[in-house]
Amino acid sequence: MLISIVYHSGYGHTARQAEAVAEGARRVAGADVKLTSIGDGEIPWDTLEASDAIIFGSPTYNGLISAKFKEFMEASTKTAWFEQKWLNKIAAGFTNSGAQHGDKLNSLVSIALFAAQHGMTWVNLGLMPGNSSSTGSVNDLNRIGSWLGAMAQSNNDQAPDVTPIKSDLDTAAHLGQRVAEITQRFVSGSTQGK
Ligand SMILES: Cc1cc2nc3c(=O)[nH]c(=O)nc-3n(C[C@H](O)[C@H](O)[C@H](O)COP(=O)(O)O)c2cc1C
Repeated sequence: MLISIVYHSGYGHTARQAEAVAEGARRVAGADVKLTSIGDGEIPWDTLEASDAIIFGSPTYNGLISAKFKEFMEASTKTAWFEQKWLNKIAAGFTNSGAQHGDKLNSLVSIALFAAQHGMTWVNLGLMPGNSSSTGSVNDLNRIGSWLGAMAQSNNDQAPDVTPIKSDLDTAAHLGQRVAEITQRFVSGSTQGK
């Protein structure tokens, strides 16, 4: 089972989140996980076509996905969308921003729509919101309280080795593991077709 993670990170914070997603996916036996950083060389379109799942990640810039991630989306129109090469593959998404909220839901919605346009099968985060009761804290899994995908928040004045915090990285790892587990079911259950 091949799981690709395609992400952009201008300053390294979303890259930490992407690595955590990969770490979570690798917990599942049989998962071959490939990380692609947009902007570091050519996009491996053949690897994406061969993947059973693609997890997309972008920082939130100006309340939406980054321009580099949008460039990737547009490039995929010719290389994958036109022939529906990603039809029925599993998809999921993650995003990271400087503000606690930062309008980052808009980034996940854009990624989910993009996956839908490719005919992909969206996997959500599958976690109850953390930090939402009197006994909650920022150390809770899903402390930001997303359903659509994994969210992280990185303090604007700190380097990626410090921020996003562990609970956000654990939330990202949860998404990676969940995608790998669902992909495994999907792949082993399929008998024909894409
Ligand atoms: C051009 C630009 C626009 C940004 N816009 C937002 C925003 O709309 N909301 C927000 O919360 N943070 C915003 N930020 C902060 C980034 O989301 C934050 O620094 C994030 O950790 C960057 O991830 P990266 O290191 O992977 O690039 C912006 C940063 C940049 C550079």
